Amino acid sequence: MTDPVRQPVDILIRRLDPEIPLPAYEHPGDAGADLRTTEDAELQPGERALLPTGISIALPDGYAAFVHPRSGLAARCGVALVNAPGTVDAGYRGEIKVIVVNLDPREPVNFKRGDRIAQLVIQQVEKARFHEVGELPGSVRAEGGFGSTGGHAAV
Ligand SMILES: O=c1ccn([C@H]2C[C@H](O)[C@@H](COP(=O)(O)OP(=O)(O)OP(=O)(O)O)O2)c(=O)[nH]1
Ligand SMILES: [Mg+2]
Repeated sequence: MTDPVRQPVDILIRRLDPEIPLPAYEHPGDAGADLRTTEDAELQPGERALLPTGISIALPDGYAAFVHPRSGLAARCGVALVNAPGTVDAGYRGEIKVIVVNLDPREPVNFKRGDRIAQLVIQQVEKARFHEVGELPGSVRAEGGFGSTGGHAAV
Protein backbone atom coordinates (compact mmCIF):
# COMPACT_ATOMS: atom_id res chain seq x y z
CA MET A 1 0.00 0.00 0.00
CA THR A 2 1.39 3.41 -0.90
CA ASP A 3 1.30 6.23 1.62
CA PRO A 4 -1.01 9.09 0.77
CA VAL A 5 0.98 12.10 -0.48
CA ARG A 6 1.42 14.48 2.43
CA GLN A 7 0.82 18.09 1.58
CA PRO A 8 3.17 20.71 2.96
CA VAL A 9 1.80 22.94 5.71
CA ASP A 10 1.27 26.57 4.67
CA ILE A 11 3.13 29.08 6.83
CA LEU A 12 2.86 32.85 6.65
CA ILE A 13 6.28 34.49 6.57
CA ARG A 14 7.48 38.11 6.73
CA ARG A 15 10.76 39.14 5.25
CA LEU A 16 12.35 41.75 7.51
CA ASP A 17 15.26 42.12 5.10
CA PRO A 18 14.17 42.13 1.45
CA GLU A 19 17.60 41.09 0.15
CA ILE A 20 17.82 37.82 2.05
CA PRO A 21 16.20 34.79 0.36
CA LEU A 22 13.39 33.01 2.18
CA PRO A 23 14.22 29.75 3.98
CA ALA A 24 14.38 26.96 1.44
CA TYR A 25 14.72 23.18 1.29
CA GLU A 26 17.86 22.32 -0.67
CA HIS A 27 16.46 18.96 -1.86
CA PRO A 28 13.03 17.37 -2.07
CA GLY A 29 12.60 15.32 1.08
CA ASP A 30 14.82 17.51 3.25
CA ALA A 31 13.50 17.96 6.79
CA GLY A 32 15.07 21.36 7.35
CA ALA A 33 14.78 24.61 5.39
CA ASP A 34 18.04 26.55 5.63
CA LEU A 35 18.05 29.84 7.51
CA ARG A 36 20.39 32.66 6.53
CA THR A 37 21.82 35.43 8.63
CA THR A 38 21.46 39.09 7.76
CA GLU A 39 24.69 40.02 9.54
CA ASP A 40 28.42 39.52 9.22
CA ALA A 41 29.95 38.07 12.37
CA GLU A 42 33.32 36.79 13.53
CA LEU A 43 33.37 34.43 16.48
CA GLN A 44 36.56 33.71 18.36
CA PRO A 45 37.05 30.21 19.85
CA GLY A 46 34.44 29.73 22.58
CA GLU A 47 32.52 32.87 21.58
CA ARG A 48 28.78 32.88 20.90
CA ALA A 49 26.41 35.27 19.14
CA LEU A 50 22.70 35.80 18.58
CA LEU A 51 22.40 36.06 14.80
CA PRO A 52 19.29 37.50 13.13
CA THR A 53 17.72 35.65 10.20
CA GLY A 54 15.61 38.45 8.74
CA ILE A 55 12.36 36.50 8.93
CA SER A 56 9.38 36.13 11.22
CA ILE A 57 6.63 33.54 10.82
CA ALA A 58 3.12 32.75 11.99
CA LEU A 59 2.86 29.01 12.62
CA PRO A 60 -0.57 27.40 12.74
CA ASP A 61 -1.74 26.34 16.18
CA GLY A 62 -0.44 22.88 17.05
CA TYR A 63 2.88 23.42 15.25
CA ALA A 64 6.33 24.49 16.36
CA ALA A 65 9.50 25.21 14.43
CA PHE A 66 12.85 23.92 15.64
CA VAL A 67 16.15 25.64 14.85
CA HIS A 68 18.68 22.88 14.21
CA PRO A 69 22.41 23.06 13.53
CA ARG A 70 23.90 22.34 10.10
CA SER A 71 26.19 19.33 10.14
CA GLY A 72 28.61 20.79 7.58
CA LEU A 73 29.28 23.87 9.71
CA ALA A 74 29.65 21.65 12.76
CA ALA A 75 32.07 19.19 11.11
CA ARG A 76 34.14 21.75 9.20
CA CYS A 77 34.18 24.71 11.58
CA GLY A 78 33.00 23.50 15.01
CA VAL A 79 29.87 25.65 14.89
CA ALA A 80 27.09 24.52 17.24
CA LEU A 81 23.85 26.04 18.46
CA VAL A 82 23.96 26.75 22.17
CA ASN A 83 20.29 25.80 22.66
CA ALA A 84 19.98 23.16 19.91
CA PRO A 85 17.31 22.69 18.88
CA GLY A 86 15.90 26.17 19.44
CA THR A 87 12.13 26.21 19.80
CA VAL A 88 9.98 28.71 17.89
CA ASP A 89 6.51 28.80 19.45
CA ALA A 90 3.39 29.04 17.31
CA GLY A 91 2.55 32.39 18.88
CA TYR A 92 5.97 33.96 18.33
CA ARG A 93 5.91 36.82 15.84
CA GLY A 94 9.38 38.22 16.47
CA GLU A 95 12.42 37.72 14.28
CA ILE A 96 13.80 34.19 14.37
CA LYS A 97 17.33 34.29 15.75
CA VAL A 98 20.06 31.69 15.97
CA ILE A 99 22.39 31.30 18.95
CA VAL A 100 25.64 30.09 17.39
CA VAL A 101 28.80 29.18 19.27
CA ASN A 102 32.29 28.52 17.95
CA LEU A 103 33.49 25.31 19.62
CA ASP A 104 36.74 25.17 17.68
CA PRO A 105 39.59 25.47 20.20
CA ARG A 106 41.87 27.45 17.86
CA GLU A 107 40.25 29.01 14.77
CA PRO A 108 37.82 31.91 14.56
CA VAL A 109 34.67 31.42 12.45
CA ASN A 110 33.43 34.02 10.00
CA PHE A 111 29.81 34.38 8.94
CA LYS A 112 28.90 36.60 6.03
CA ARG A 113 25.53 38.22 5.48
CA GLY A 114 23.42 35.74 3.49
CA ASP A 115 25.26 32.63 4.77
CA ARG A 116 23.13 29.61 5.65
CA ILE A 117 23.72 29.20 9.37
CA ALA A 118 21.04 26.78 10.61
CA GLN A 119 17.96 24.90 9.46
CA LEU A 120 14.33 25.19 10.46
CA VAL A 121 12.34 21.99 11.01
CA ILE A 122 8.55 22.37 11.19
CA GLN A 123 6.71 19.84 13.34
CA GLN A 124 3.31 19.18 14.80
CA VAL A 125 3.50 19.15 18.57
CA GLU A 126 1.20 17.67 21.19
CA LYS A 127 -0.16 19.67 24.10
CA ALA A 128 -0.13 17.84 27.43
CA ARG A 129 -2.40 18.00 30.44
CA PHE A 130 -0.33 17.24 33.53
CA HIS A 131 -2.04 15.06 36.17
CA GLU A 132 -0.20 15.06 39.48
CA VAL A 133 0.04 11.64 41.20
CA GLY A 134 1.88 10.29 44.27
CA GLU A 135 3.29 7.23 42.48
CA LEU A 136 3.95 6.64 38.77
CA PRO A 137 3.07 3.31 37.11
CA GLY A 138 5.99 0.85 37.02
CA SER A 139 8.12 0.18 33.93
CA VAL A 140 10.98 -2.13 32.91
CA ARG A 141 13.50 0.73 32.74
CA ALA A 142 12.26 2.21 36.00
CA GLU A 143 14.73 4.90 37.11
CA GLY A 144 17.71 3.67 35.07
CA GLY A 145 19.24 6.32 32.82
CA PHE A 146 22.37 8.32 32.12
CA GLY A 147 24.38 5.31 30.92
CA SER A 148 22.61 2.63 32.98
CA THR A 149 22.78 0.19 30.03
CA GLY A 150 26.58 0.57 29.75
CA GLY A 151 28.33 0.60 26.38
CA HIS A 152 30.80 3.42 27.02
CA ALA A 153 34.13 2.85 28.72
CA ALA A 154 33.92 6.09 30.68
CA VAL A 155 30.46 5.42 32.12
O1 LIG B 1 16.72 29.43 18.75
C1 LIG B 1 15.72 30.12 19.01
C2 LIG B 1 14.93 29.90 20.14
C3 LIG B 1 13.86 30.74 20.37
N1 LIG B 1 13.59 31.77 19.52
C4 LIG B 1 12.43 32.64 19.75
C5 LIG B 1 11.12 31.93 19.36
C6 LIG B 1 10.56 31.46 20.65
O2 LIG B 1 9.14 31.36 20.58
C7 LIG B 1 11.06 32.53 21.62
C8 LIG B 1 11.21 32.06 23.02
O3 LIG B 1 12.06 30.95 23.04
P1 LIG B 1 12.24 30.07 24.37
O4 LIG B 1 10.91 29.78 24.96
O5 LIG B 1 13.14 28.94 24.01
O6 LIG B 1 13.09 31.06 25.26
P2 LIG B 1 12.86 31.55 26.76
O7 LIG B 1 14.19 31.85 27.29
O8 LIG B 1 11.98 30.58 27.51
O9 LIG B 1 12.11 32.94 26.48
P3 LIG B 1 10.59 33.32 26.79
O10 LIG B 1 10.57 33.65 28.23
O11 LIG B 1 10.35 34.52 25.91
O12 LIG B 1 9.72 32.15 26.43
O13 LIG B 1 12.33 32.94 21.12
C9 LIG B 1 14.35 31.98 18.38
O14 LIG B 1 14.11 32.88 17.58
N2 LIG B 1 15.40 31.15 18.17
MG1 LIG C 1 9.99 30.05 26.89
